[in-house]
Amino acid sequence: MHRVLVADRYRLESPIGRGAMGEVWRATDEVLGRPVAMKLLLGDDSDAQTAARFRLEGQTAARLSHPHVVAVFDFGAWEGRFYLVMELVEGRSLAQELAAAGSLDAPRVAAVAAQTAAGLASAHRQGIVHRDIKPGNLMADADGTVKLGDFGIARFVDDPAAALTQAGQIVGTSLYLAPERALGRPAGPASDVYSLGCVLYQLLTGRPPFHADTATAILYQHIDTAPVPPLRLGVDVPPAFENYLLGMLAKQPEERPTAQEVADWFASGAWQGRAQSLPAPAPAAARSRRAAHPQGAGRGPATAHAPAPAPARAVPVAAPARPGGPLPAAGPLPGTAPGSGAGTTYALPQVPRQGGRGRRALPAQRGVGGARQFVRRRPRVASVIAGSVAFFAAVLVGMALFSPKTTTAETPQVEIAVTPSGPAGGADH
Ligand SMILES: Nc1ncnc2c1ncn2[C@@H]1O[C@H](COP(=O)(O)OP(=O)(O)OP(=O)(O)O)[C@@H](O)[C@H]1O
Repeated sequence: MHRVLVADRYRLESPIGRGAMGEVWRATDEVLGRPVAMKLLLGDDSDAQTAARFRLEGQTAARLSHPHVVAVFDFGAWEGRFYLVMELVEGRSLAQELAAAGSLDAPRVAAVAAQTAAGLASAHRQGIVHRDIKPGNLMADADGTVKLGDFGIARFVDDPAAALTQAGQIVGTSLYLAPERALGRPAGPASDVYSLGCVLYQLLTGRPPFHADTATAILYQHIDTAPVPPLRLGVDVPPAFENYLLGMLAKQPEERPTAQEVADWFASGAWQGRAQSLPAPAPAAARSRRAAHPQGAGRGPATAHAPAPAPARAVPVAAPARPGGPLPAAGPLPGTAPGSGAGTTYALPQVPRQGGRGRRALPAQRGVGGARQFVRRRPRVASVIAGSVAFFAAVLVGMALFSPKTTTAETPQVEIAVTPSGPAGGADH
Protein backbone atom coordinates (compact mmCIF):
# COMPACT_ATOMS: atom_id res chain seq x y z
CA MET A 1 0.00 0.00 0.00
CA HIS A 2 3.02 2.24 0.63
CA ARG A 3 3.55 4.95 -2.04
CA VAL A 4 0.42 3.85 -3.83
CA LEU A 5 -1.23 6.38 -6.15
CA VAL A 6 -4.93 6.63 -5.35
CA ALA A 7 -7.35 7.76 -8.05
CA ASP A 8 -4.38 8.76 -10.22
CA ARG A 9 -3.83 11.75 -7.98
CA TYR A 10 -3.07 11.12 -4.30
CA ARG A 11 0.18 9.41 -3.36
CA LEU A 12 0.02 7.68 0.00
CA GLU A 13 3.08 8.55 2.07
CA SER A 14 2.68 7.15 5.58
CA PRO A 15 -0.13 6.02 7.87
CA ILE A 16 -1.26 8.51 10.54
CA GLY A 17 -3.78 6.48 12.45
CA ARG A 18 -6.84 4.34 12.34
CA GLY A 19 -10.38 4.96 13.63
CA ALA A 20 -13.63 3.07 13.68
CA MET A 21 -14.44 3.81 10.07
CA GLY A 22 -11.14 3.99 8.32
CA GLU A 23 -7.43 4.56 8.29
CA VAL A 24 -5.91 7.99 7.81
CA TRP A 25 -2.82 8.49 5.67
CA ARG A 26 -0.51 11.34 5.04
CA ALA A 27 -0.55 11.77 1.26
CA THR A 28 0.47 14.13 -1.51
CA ASP A 29 -1.97 15.65 -3.97
CA GLU A 30 0.13 15.30 -7.10
CA VAL A 31 -2.10 17.60 -9.15
CA LEU A 32 -1.93 20.58 -6.78
CA GLY A 33 1.41 19.57 -5.28
CA ARG A 34 0.39 19.83 -1.65
CA PRO A 35 0.29 17.52 1.33
CA VAL A 36 -3.13 16.22 2.35
CA ALA A 37 -4.66 13.72 4.76
CA MET A 38 -6.55 10.85 3.19
CA LYS A 39 -9.05 8.72 5.04
CA LEU A 40 -9.64 5.33 3.44
CA LEU A 41 -12.71 3.41 4.46
CA LEU A 42 -11.71 0.11 6.00
CA GLY A 43 -12.17 -2.69 3.48
CA ASP A 44 -13.95 -5.08 5.82
CA ASP A 45 -16.38 -2.44 7.04
CA SER A 46 -17.74 -1.26 3.73
CA ASP A 47 -21.37 -2.14 4.27
CA ALA A 48 -23.97 0.18 2.84
CA GLN A 49 -24.58 2.04 6.09
CA THR A 50 -20.91 2.68 6.79
CA ALA A 51 -20.36 3.84 3.23
CA ALA A 52 -23.32 6.20 3.53
CA ARG A 53 -21.96 7.61 6.78
CA PHE A 54 -18.55 8.05 5.23
CA ARG A 55 -20.02 9.90 2.27
CA LEU A 56 -22.07 12.05 4.61
CA GLU A 57 -18.93 12.95 6.55
CA GLY A 58 -17.42 14.28 3.35
CA GLN A 59 -20.52 16.13 2.23
CA THR A 60 -21.09 17.62 5.66
CA ALA A 61 -17.56 18.84 6.18
CA ALA A 62 -17.38 20.12 2.61
CA ARG A 63 -20.20 22.53 3.44
CA LEU A 64 -18.04 24.11 6.09
CA SER A 65 -15.24 26.52 5.54
CA HIS A 66 -13.78 27.78 8.77
CA PRO A 67 -10.26 28.15 10.21
CA HIS A 68 -11.23 25.86 13.10
CA VAL A 69 -12.83 23.09 11.04
CA VAL A 70 -10.71 20.56 9.14
CA ALA A 71 -11.29 21.33 5.46
CA VAL A 72 -12.47 18.57 3.13
CA PHE A 73 -11.10 18.70 -0.41
CA ASP A 74 -12.34 15.62 -2.19
CA PHE A 75 -14.32 12.45 -1.87
CA GLY A 76 -14.50 9.42 -4.13
CA ALA A 77 -14.17 5.68 -4.62
CA TRP A 78 -11.04 3.84 -5.62
CA GLU A 79 -10.66 0.09 -6.13
CA GLY A 80 -13.85 -0.56 -4.20
CA ARG A 81 -12.91 1.66 -1.27
CA PHE A 82 -14.19 5.11 -0.47
CA TYR A 83 -11.73 7.84 0.32
CA LEU A 84 -11.94 11.31 1.80
CA VAL A 85 -9.24 13.88 1.16
CA MET A 86 -8.76 16.46 3.90
CA GLU A 87 -6.56 19.29 4.99
CA LEU A 88 -3.52 17.75 6.67
CA VAL A 89 -3.24 18.90 10.26
CA GLU A 90 0.43 18.66 11.14
CA GLY A 91 0.28 18.02 14.83
CA ARG A 92 -1.60 15.78 17.16
CA SER A 93 -5.08 15.34 18.51
CA LEU A 94 -6.02 16.66 21.92
CA ALA A 95 -6.42 13.04 23.01
CA GLN A 96 -2.73 12.59 22.28
CA GLU A 97 -1.87 15.93 23.91
CA LEU A 98 -3.81 14.88 26.99
CA ALA A 99 -2.20 11.46 27.12
CA ALA A 100 1.23 13.06 27.01
CA ALA A 101 0.59 15.85 29.52
CA GLY A 102 -2.03 14.37 31.85
CA SER A 103 -3.94 17.65 31.88
CA LEU A 104 -3.62 21.08 30.31
CA ASP A 105 -3.38 24.48 31.99
CA ALA A 106 -6.27 26.94 32.04
CA PRO A 107 -4.94 29.32 29.34
CA ARG A 108 -4.46 26.43 26.92
CA VAL A 109 -7.91 25.00 27.67
CA ALA A 110 -9.46 28.46 27.23
CA ALA A 111 -7.81 28.73 23.81
CA VAL A 112 -9.08 25.27 22.88
CA ALA A 113 -12.56 26.30 24.07
CA ALA A 114 -12.62 29.53 22.05
CA GLN A 115 -11.35 27.92 18.85
CA THR A 116 -13.37 24.72 18.98
CA ALA A 117 -16.55 26.59 19.88
CA ALA A 118 -15.96 28.97 16.96
CA GLY A 119 -15.70 26.01 14.57
CA LEU A 120 -18.73 24.43 16.16
CA ALA A 121 -20.73 27.65 15.87
CA SER A 122 -20.00 27.79 12.14
CA ALA A 123 -21.39 24.24 11.81
CA HIS A 124 -24.45 25.13 13.86
CA ARG A 125 -25.12 28.14 11.64
CA GLN A 126 -25.26 25.70 8.71
CA GLY A 127 -27.74 23.55 10.60
CA ILE A 128 -25.12 20.88 11.26
CA VAL A 129 -24.72 19.15 14.62
CA HIS A 130 -21.39 17.38 15.08
CA ARG A 131 -22.62 14.76 17.61
CA ASP A 132 -19.17 13.34 18.35
CA ILE A 133 -17.16 16.03 20.09
CA LYS A 134 -14.31 14.30 21.90
CA PRO A 135 -10.58 14.91 22.39
CA GLY A 136 -9.69 12.58 19.50
CA ASN A 137 -11.67 14.72 17.08
CA LEU A 138 -9.93 17.97 18.02
CA MET A 139 -6.65 18.33 16.20
CA ALA A 140 -3.98 20.87 17.03
CA ASP A 141 -1.45 21.93 14.43
CA ALA A 142 2.17 22.81 15.10
CA ASP A 143 1.38 26.27 16.52
CA GLY A 144 -1.43 24.94 18.70
CA THR A 145 -4.35 26.04 16.51
CA VAL A 146 -7.24 23.67 17.08
CA LYS A 147 -9.38 22.29 14.26
CA LEU A 148 -12.53 20.30 14.62
CA GLY A 149 -12.65 17.19 12.48
CA ASP A 150 -14.52 13.97 11.95
CA PHE A 151 -18.04 14.87 11.02
CA GLY A 152 -18.61 11.17 10.54
CA ILE A 153 -21.82 11.02 12.52
CA ALA A 154 -22.95 14.59 12.10
CA ARG A 155 -26.31 15.08 10.54
CA PHE A 156 -28.31 18.06 9.52
CA VAL A 157 -30.47 19.34 12.32
CA ASP A 158 -33.40 20.02 10.04
CA ASP A 159 -33.23 16.75 8.14
CA PRO A 160 -34.48 13.84 10.25
CA ALA A 161 -34.34 11.60 7.18
CA ALA A 162 -30.58 11.90 7.24
CA ALA A 163 -30.40 9.82 10.41
CA LEU A 164 -28.13 6.96 9.49
CA THR A 165 -28.08 5.17 12.78
CA GLN A 166 -30.30 2.26 13.63
CA ALA A 167 -33.41 2.97 15.66
CA GLY A 168 -32.69 3.29 19.36
CA GLN A 169 -28.95 3.30 18.88
CA ILE A 170 -27.10 6.18 20.42
CA VAL A 171 -24.08 7.10 18.42
CA GLY A 172 -21.27 8.88 20.13
CA THR A 173 -19.10 8.33 23.07
CA SER A 174 -20.90 7.94 26.38
CA LEU A 175 -18.23 9.92 28.22
CA TYR A 176 -19.27 13.05 26.34
CA LEU A 177 -22.94 12.35 25.70
CA ALA A 178 -25.44 15.06 26.63
CA PRO A 179 -28.23 14.14 29.09
CA GLU A 180 -30.96 14.65 26.52
CA ARG A 181 -29.24 12.17 24.22
CA ALA A 182 -28.80 9.71 27.08
CA LEU A 183 -32.58 9.96 27.42
CA GLY A 184 -32.96 9.03 23.76
CA ARG A 185 -33.82 12.51 22.52
CA PRO A 186 -32.32 13.93 19.35
CA ALA A 187 -29.03 15.78 19.41
CA GLY A 188 -29.15 19.52 18.92
CA PRO A 189 -26.52 22.26 18.93
CA ALA A 190 -26.75 22.42 22.74
CA SER A 191 -25.76 18.74 22.87
CA ASP A 192 -22.49 19.65 21.15
CA VAL A 193 -21.92 22.42 23.70
CA TYR A 194 -22.41 19.91 26.53
CA SER A 195 -19.94 17.50 24.91
CA LEU A 196 -17.45 20.30 24.48
CA GLY A 197 -17.94 21.10 28.17
CA CYS A 198 -17.07 17.49 29.01
CA VAL A 199 -13.94 17.71 26.87
CA LEU A 200 -12.82 20.99 28.46
CA TYR A 201 -13.43 19.51 31.90
CA GLN A 202 -11.27 16.53 30.99
CA LEU A 203 -8.51 18.71 29.57
CA LEU A 204 -8.45 20.74 32.80
CA THR A 205 -8.73 17.94 35.33
CA GLY A 206 -7.29 14.98 33.43
CA ARG A 207 -10.56 13.06 33.70
CA PRO A 208 -14.00 13.40 32.14
CA PRO A 209 -16.74 14.74 34.42
CA PHE A 210 -18.38 11.34 34.64
CA HIS A 211 -16.85 7.91 34.39
CA ALA A 212 -17.88 4.48 35.53
CA ASP A 213 -17.42 0.83 34.63
CA THR A 214 -20.36 0.70 32.26
CA ALA A 215 -21.72 3.03 29.62
CA THR A 216 -25.15 2.81 31.24
CA ALA A 217 -23.80 4.03 34.58
CA ILE A 218 -22.14 6.95 32.83
CA LEU A 219 -25.38 7.83 31.06
CA TYR A 220 -27.20 7.90 34.39
CA GLN A 221 -24.59 10.29 35.74
CA HIS A 222 -24.97 12.59 32.75
CA ILE A 223 -28.68 12.68 33.46
CA ASP A 224 -28.73 13.13 37.20
CA THR A 225 -25.34 13.82 38.77
CA ALA A 226 -23.73 17.21 39.21
CA PRO A 227 -20.12 17.33 38.03
CA VAL A 228 -17.53 17.93 40.73
CA PRO A 229 -16.28 21.51 40.27
CA PRO A 230 -12.67 21.39 39.07
CA LEU A 231 -11.53 23.63 41.95
CA ARG A 232 -12.64 20.89 44.33
CA LEU A 233 -10.29 18.54 42.52
CA GLY A 234 -7.42 20.88 43.25
CA VAL A 235 -7.22 22.18 39.69
CA ASP A 236 -5.80 25.67 39.20
CA VAL A 237 -8.62 27.36 37.29
CA PRO A 238 -10.13 30.85 37.71
CA PRO A 239 -13.57 30.75 39.36
CA ALA A 240 -15.21 32.46 36.37
CA PHE A 241 -13.86 29.73 34.08
CA GLU A 242 -15.17 27.02 36.37
CA ASN A 243 -18.59 28.65 36.63
CA TYR A 244 -18.93 29.00 32.88
CA LEU A 245 -17.79 25.43 32.33
CA LEU A 246 -20.41 24.15 34.77
CA GLY A 247 -22.97 26.16 32.82
CA MET A 248 -21.95 24.35 29.62
CA LEU A 249 -22.63 21.13 31.54
CA ALA A 250 -26.15 22.19 32.55
CA LYS A 251 -28.56 19.26 32.44
CA GLN A 252 -31.17 21.26 30.55
CA PRO A 253 -30.11 22.11 26.97
CA GLU A 254 -31.80 25.52 27.08
CA GLU A 255 -29.68 26.52 30.07
CA ARG A 256 -26.39 26.08 28.23
CA PRO A 257 -24.73 28.90 26.31
CA THR A 258 -24.63 28.62 22.54
CA ALA A 259 -21.40 27.65 20.79
CA GLN A 260 -20.99 31.23 19.55
CA GLU A 261 -21.41 32.56 23.08
CA VAL A 262 -18.80 30.10 24.32
CA ALA A 263 -16.41 31.19 21.57
CA ASP A 264 -16.93 34.88 22.31
CA TRP A 265 -16.69 34.47 26.06
CA PHE A 266 -13.44 32.55 26.02
CA ALA A 267 -11.94 34.74 23.30
CA SER A 268 -12.75 37.84 25.35
CA GLY A 269 -10.53 36.69 28.21
CA ALA A 270 -13.48 36.76 30.63
CA TRP A 271 -12.48 33.29 31.81
CA GLN A 272 -9.69 34.89 33.85
CA GLY A 273 -12.32 36.60 36.02
CA ARG A 274 -12.89 36.12 39.67
CA ALA A 275 -15.86 34.85 41.64
CA GLN A 276 -19.31 35.83 40.51
CA SER A 277 -22.10 37.32 42.59
CA LEU A 278 -25.42 35.55 42.93
CA PRO A 279 -27.71 35.64 39.94
CA ALA A 280 -30.81 37.59 39.12
CA PRO A 281 -33.69 35.70 37.49
CA ALA A 282 -34.06 36.18 33.76
CA PRO A 283 -37.05 38.23 32.53
CA ALA A 284 -40.12 36.14 31.77
CA ALA A 285 -40.19 37.25 28.14
CA ALA A 286 -36.62 36.12 27.66
CA ARG A 287 -37.37 32.77 29.27
CA SER A 288 -40.31 32.05 27.00
CA ARG A 289 -38.33 33.07 23.94
CA ARG A 290 -35.52 30.74 25.01
CA ALA A 291 -37.96 27.89 25.57
CA ALA A 292 -39.36 28.34 22.09
CA HIS A 293 -35.94 27.43 20.68
CA PRO A 294 -34.69 24.84 23.13
CA GLN A 295 -31.97 23.47 20.90
CA GLY A 296 -30.95 26.72 19.36
CA ALA A 297 -31.62 25.38 15.88
CA GLY A 298 -32.46 27.88 13.26
CA ARG A 299 -30.92 30.84 15.01
CA GLY A 300 -29.20 33.39 12.91
CA PRO A 301 -25.52 34.07 13.23
CA ALA A 302 -24.65 34.84 16.80
CA THR A 303 -23.56 38.32 17.67
CA ALA A 304 -20.54 39.57 19.52
CA HIS A 305 -20.97 39.97 23.23
CA ALA A 306 -19.49 42.16 25.90
CA PRO A 307 -16.58 40.45 27.61
CA ALA A 308 -17.76 40.71 31.21
CA PRO A 309 -20.31 38.00 31.96
CA ALA A 310 -23.35 38.72 34.09
CA PRO A 311 -24.26 35.99 36.56
CA ALA A 312 -27.44 34.18 35.73
CA ARG A 313 -28.02 31.19 37.94
CA ALA A 314 -26.63 28.99 40.62
CA VAL A 315 -25.23 25.57 39.89
CA PRO A 316 -25.78 22.87 42.50
CA VAL A 317 -22.54 21.39 43.66
CA ALA A 318 -21.86 17.74 44.36
CA ALA A 319 -20.32 16.47 47.55
CA PRO A 320 -16.73 17.62 48.07
CA ALA A 321 -14.14 15.36 46.53
CA ARG A 322 -10.60 14.83 47.68
CA PRO A 323 -8.17 16.41 45.23
CA GLY A 324 -6.94 13.65 42.99
CA GLY A 325 -9.31 11.18 44.64
CA PRO A 326 -12.20 9.29 43.12
CA LEU A 327 -15.33 11.06 42.02
CA PRO A 328 -18.26 10.83 44.41
CA ALA A 329 -20.83 8.13 43.77
CA ALA A 330 -23.66 8.90 41.38
CA GLY A 331 -26.60 10.57 43.02
CA PRO A 332 -29.40 12.94 42.20
CA LEU A 333 -28.77 16.62 41.74
CA PRO A 334 -29.28 18.35 45.05
CA GLY A 335 -32.02 20.92 44.96
CA THR A 336 -30.04 23.16 47.25
CA ALA A 337 -31.21 26.71 47.47
CA PRO A 338 -28.57 29.42 47.33
CA GLY A 339 -27.40 30.30 50.77
CA SER A 340 -29.04 27.31 52.41
CA GLY A 341 -25.74 26.27 53.90
CA ALA A 342 -26.09 22.74 52.55
CA GLY A 343 -23.38 23.36 49.97
CA THR A 344 -21.52 26.01 48.08
CA THR A 345 -23.46 27.60 45.27
CA TYR A 346 -21.90 28.81 42.08
CA ALA A 347 -23.15 31.55 39.84
CA LEU A 348 -23.06 30.92 36.14
CA PRO A 349 -21.74 33.93 34.31
CA GLN A 350 -24.00 34.86 31.45
CA VAL A 351 -22.93 36.58 28.31
CA PRO A 352 -25.53 39.26 27.58
CA ARG A 353 -27.70 38.20 24.68
CA GLN A 354 -29.00 40.34 21.89
CA GLY A 355 -32.60 41.28 22.52
CA GLY A 356 -32.32 40.59 26.21
CA ARG A 357 -32.34 36.82 26.01
CA GLY A 358 -31.51 35.31 29.35
CA ARG A 359 -30.98 31.99 30.97
CA ARG A 360 -33.59 30.40 33.20
CA ALA A 361 -33.17 30.61 36.92
CA LEU A 362 -32.85 27.34 38.82
CA PRO A 363 -35.94 26.03 40.58
CA ALA A 364 -34.52 26.92 43.97
CA GLN A 365 -34.35 30.55 42.94
CA ARG A 366 -37.96 30.70 41.94
CA GLY A 367 -39.39 30.00 45.39
CA VAL A 368 -42.69 28.16 45.37
CA GLY A 369 -42.58 27.71 41.62
CA GLY A 370 -39.29 25.92 42.15
CA ALA A 371 -40.96 23.01 43.90
CA ARG A 372 -43.41 22.70 41.03
CA GLN A 373 -40.53 22.79 38.58
CA PHE A 374 -38.69 20.11 40.58
CA VAL A 375 -41.74 17.86 40.49
CA ARG A 376 -42.03 18.42 36.75
CA ARG A 377 -38.39 17.58 36.15
CA ARG A 378 -38.16 14.70 38.61
CA PRO A 379 -41.56 13.01 38.32
CA ARG A 380 -40.27 9.63 39.47
CA VAL A 381 -38.40 10.98 42.45
CA ALA A 382 -41.48 12.97 43.45
CA SER A 383 -43.75 9.95 43.09
CA VAL A 384 -41.37 7.75 45.14
CA ILE A 385 -41.31 10.37 47.91
CA ALA A 386 -45.10 10.75 47.80
CA GLY A 387 -45.54 6.96 47.80
CA SER A 388 -43.19 6.53 50.75
CA VAL A 389 -45.02 9.22 52.77
CA ALA A 390 -48.39 7.58 52.03
CA PHE A 391 -47.01 4.17 52.96
CA PHE A 392 -45.65 5.42 56.27
CA ALA A 393 -48.94 7.13 57.06
CA ALA A 394 -50.87 3.93 56.30
CA VAL A 395 -48.54 1.88 58.52
CA LEU A 396 -48.92 4.32 61.41
CA VAL A 397 -52.71 4.39 61.06
CA GLY A 398 -52.78 0.59 60.89
CA MET A 399 -50.62 0.27 63.99
CA ALA A 400 -52.81 2.71 65.89
CA LEU A 401 -56.02 0.90 64.92
CA PHE A 402 -55.07 -2.77 65.07
CA SER A 403 -52.08 -3.23 67.39
CA PRO A 404 -52.75 -4.76 70.81
CA LYS A 405 -52.00 -2.68 73.91
CA THR A 406 -48.29 -3.48 74.22
CA THR A 407 -45.26 -1.66 75.47
CA THR A 408 -42.87 -0.11 72.96
CA ALA A 409 -40.39 -2.93 73.55
CA GLU A 410 -42.98 -5.51 72.51
CA THR A 411 -44.07 -3.74 69.32
CA PRO A 412 -43.02 -5.83 66.30
CA GLN A 413 -40.64 -4.10 63.89
CA VAL A 414 -41.97 -3.09 60.48
CA GLU A 415 -39.54 -3.50 57.59
CA ILE A 416 -39.96 -1.15 54.66
CA ALA A 417 -38.39 -2.05 51.35
CA VAL A 418 -37.50 0.96 49.27
CA THR A 419 -37.47 0.25 45.58
CA PRO A 420 -34.72 2.13 43.80
CA SER A 421 -35.96 4.29 40.98
CA GLY A 422 -33.97 5.40 37.98
CA PRO A 423 -34.45 8.09 35.37
CA ALA A 424 -37.09 7.49 32.79
CA GLY A 425 -36.18 6.61 29.28
CA GLY A 426 -32.69 5.26 29.92
CA ALA A 427 -31.04 4.36 26.71
CA ASP A 428 -29.15 1.40 25.52
CA HIS A 429 -25.70 1.96 24.35
N1 LIG B 1 -7.02 15.75 8.67
C1 LIG B 1 -6.19 15.10 9.48
N2 LIG B 1 -4.90 15.49 9.60
C2 LIG B 1 -4.05 14.84 10.42
N3 LIG B 1 -4.40 13.78 11.19
C3 LIG B 1 -5.66 13.35 11.10
C4 LIG B 1 -6.62 13.97 10.26
N4 LIG B 1 -7.80 13.34 10.41
C5 LIG B 1 -7.60 12.36 11.29
N5 LIG B 1 -6.31 12.36 11.72
C6 LIG B 1 -5.74 11.44 12.69
O1 LIG B 1 -5.90 10.12 12.20
C7 LIG B 1 -6.21 9.23 13.26
C8 LIG B 1 -7.48 8.46 12.93
O2 LIG B 1 -8.52 9.40 12.80
P1 LIG B 1 -10.03 8.95 12.61
O3 LIG B 1 -10.83 10.18 12.47
O4 LIG B 1 -10.11 7.94 11.52
O5 LIG B 1 -10.36 8.15 13.89
P2 LIG B 1 -10.60 8.62 15.38
O6 LIG B 1 -11.20 9.99 15.40
O7 LIG B 1 -9.31 8.44 16.12
O8 LIG B 1 -11.63 7.56 15.88
P3 LIG B 1 -13.13 7.35 15.39
O9 LIG B 1 -13.28 7.78 13.99
O10 LIG B 1 -13.30 5.91 15.57
O11 LIG B 1 -13.94 8.20 16.32
C9 LIG B 1 -6.31 10.08 14.51
O12 LIG B 1 -5.09 10.00 15.21
C10 LIG B 1 -6.48 11.47 14.01
O13 LIG B 1 -5.93 12.43 14.89
